[in-house]
Amino acid sequence: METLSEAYKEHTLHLRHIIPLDFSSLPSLPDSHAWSLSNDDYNNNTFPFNDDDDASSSSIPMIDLMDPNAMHLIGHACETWGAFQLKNHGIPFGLIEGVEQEAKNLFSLPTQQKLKALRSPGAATGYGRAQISPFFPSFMWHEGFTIIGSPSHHAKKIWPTDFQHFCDLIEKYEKQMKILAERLTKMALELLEISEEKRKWVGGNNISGAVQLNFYPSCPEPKRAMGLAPHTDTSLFTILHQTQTTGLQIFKEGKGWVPVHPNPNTLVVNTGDLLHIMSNARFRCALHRVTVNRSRKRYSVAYFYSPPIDYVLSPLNVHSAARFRAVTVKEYFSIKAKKFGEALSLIST
Ligand SMILES: C=C1C[C@]23C[C@@]1(O)CC[C@H]2[C@@]12CCC[C@@](C)(C(=O)O1)[C@H]2[C@@H]3C(=O)O
Ligand SMILES: O=C(O)CCC(=O)C(=O)O
Ligand SMILES: [Fe+2]
Repeated sequence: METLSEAYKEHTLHLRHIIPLDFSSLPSLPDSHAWSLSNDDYNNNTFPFNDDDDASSSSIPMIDLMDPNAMHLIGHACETWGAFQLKNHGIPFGLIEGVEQEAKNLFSLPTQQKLKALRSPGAATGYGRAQISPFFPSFMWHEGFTIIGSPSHHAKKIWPTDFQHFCDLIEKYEKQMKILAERLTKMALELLEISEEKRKWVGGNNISGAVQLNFYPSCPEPKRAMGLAPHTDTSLFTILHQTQTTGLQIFKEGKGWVPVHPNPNTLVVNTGDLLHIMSNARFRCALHRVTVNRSRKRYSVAYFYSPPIDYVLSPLNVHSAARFRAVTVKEYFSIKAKKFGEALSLIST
């Protein structure tokens, strides 16, 4: 079965954009990882001031999935923010805690052991920097581990005799996340009045899913560093578990970078480019980034949910002219991998 990995095959990254820095015991910020207002113009004069986050500023809506009105609240959140926090989501707390612990174990391994699972150039899965690294002038204060389908290939390289526990937990997590993503997708497609025919794939076995474990080490100069640079996700929906450490911010016109404060038992959901395309731009795709902290490490686990790789995305069933040409999921992922921020405009009509 073709997976998202196919879309990255013709997009070979240089090793410097794959191998992360060894962050352990760095007394100061290397120049290669320094971000300043002069070398980036995507910060809108609100460069990462994580320690000064204003807790009183409004943030993305909190939605209870048990609320009878959940579908409409989700629709409104997708239209206004492209993101919301979700409680009573049905994912067992123990499972989330287990995956968080696996991420902590993985990233605390010695560098040489993590490098055994290094992502290959032209591949999507394994250990390394974020795929978006080449599009920015400085490196990010981040390590990632990407999983598409079974994690066993890479897990066996790291833990030759002891990989089973990690694989079992991740596979359980993927299954549960898929179910939750399907619930959200059904609601979104209903709001968009997408035809039965075009909804048939939801609940099937060949959807495109990926899990990303993220690690943001503590940083000697957090105000000059960037955890994850501003980006929109390529997915339909991304479901994120973040540890109890601030860092995630969402960009909102008129407000700037708005922090998403961690809440226990709550997942963060954001809409990605694919839902933006499918909804003919009615639903936003949230621009977000991650800042880092001086003394606290931060971890997150993202689940990216997208239709099958050969599904044709076309803003049908809309009452206004289509703003995007029809593209397959695979084609769009491949455009995004090569052109990043220009991808949406490249398919605009
Ligand atoms: C499904 C995917 C989304 C992602 C690319 C990927 O194939 C696997 C890694 C994902 C990730 C995680 C960190 C941020 C991001 C922008 C990146 O560089 O890699 C996303 C990608 C994405 O949404 O395009
Ligand atoms: O770590 C976070 O809070 C966000 C991670 C993220 O944006 C991603 O994995 O795409
Ligand atoms: Fe993201």
